[in-house]
Amino acid sequence: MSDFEHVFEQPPEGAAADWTIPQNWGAYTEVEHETWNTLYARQMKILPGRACEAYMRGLDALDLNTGGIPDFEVMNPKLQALTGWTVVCVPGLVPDEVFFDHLANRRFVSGQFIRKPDQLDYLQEPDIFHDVFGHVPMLTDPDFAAYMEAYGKGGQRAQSLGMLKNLARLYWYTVEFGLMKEADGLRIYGAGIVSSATESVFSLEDPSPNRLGFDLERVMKTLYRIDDFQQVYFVIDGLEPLKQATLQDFGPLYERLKGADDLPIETVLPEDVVFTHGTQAYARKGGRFAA
Ligand SMILES: C[C@H](O)[C@H](O)[C@H]1CNc2nc(N)[nH]c(=O)c2N1
Ligand SMILES: N[C@@H](Cc1ccccc1)C(=O)O
Ligand SMILES: [Fe+2]
Repeated sequence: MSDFEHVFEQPPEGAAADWTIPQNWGAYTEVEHETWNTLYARQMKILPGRACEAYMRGLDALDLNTGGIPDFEVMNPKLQALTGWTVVCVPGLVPDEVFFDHLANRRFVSGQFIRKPDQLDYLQEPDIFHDVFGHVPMLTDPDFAAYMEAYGKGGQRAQSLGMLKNLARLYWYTVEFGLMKEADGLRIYGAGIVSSATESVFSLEDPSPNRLGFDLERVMKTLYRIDDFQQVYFVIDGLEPLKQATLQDFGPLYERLKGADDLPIETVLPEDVVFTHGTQAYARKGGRFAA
């Protein structure tokens, strides 16, 4: 059994064989639309000057602020025209192979539900605000769009080789919690950060976490936490360099990783490019559970 409410082992009642369900946009309540509006307005006070240029451009191109939860029938044609991606609804977390199959076909899966008004700040499961506001703007960028498709194909391969644990770390430290170096400084592109009011500030400005240059093999060895702010963020030089770094055949890399130890979250190696050597004060105080 899982602790999550929206996790299933087979497509639940009403879901198609590929696990998708209709968005049923007309059924969202006023309160649910208001939740989207509140979260959107809050992030717009925080993200200019913090989110990367590609994200801000994508958000603008998709016009996700027309009042309430976006209707996929309106959003998808715009996204598809830009990069060929579409967004489909699923009932919750889907099995890895289902997730990868959608990505490999340029379909991003989104939760259909939105968080309750008393969960505005923290939620463990991905809802439609995280999935759409967090992920979809980046999918308008051609390099990121290609990277995500390649990740889906790479996921299928990693699964067959028993290397998913390592590949999942790449997803975590890029797609979910990635930072990018731009001309004016560090910027956010990770969906887990950009959809969180508190982590948007913490990830860039707090002295606690390490901020290290992205290195593919290093990232794939690094443990991560799912229950609190990250203790390390990895900084890419841009989306094109990220795509280039992951084009290579991961076969030899996987062979090396099989014999390698995992790296604890706080580790800073002599060869790391260090943007911030964090104090780790936040984590040591007990993080979000601190008194
Ligand atoms: C690494 C792994 O593929 C990842 O955890 C997947 C699993 N299933 C998912 N299912 C949904 N709906 N959304 C997700 O982000 C994921 N992530
Ligand atoms: N190049 C990787 C696939 C991949 C691409 C991009 C991101 C993640 C994985 C492989 O050979 O397996
Ligand atoms: Fe996500």
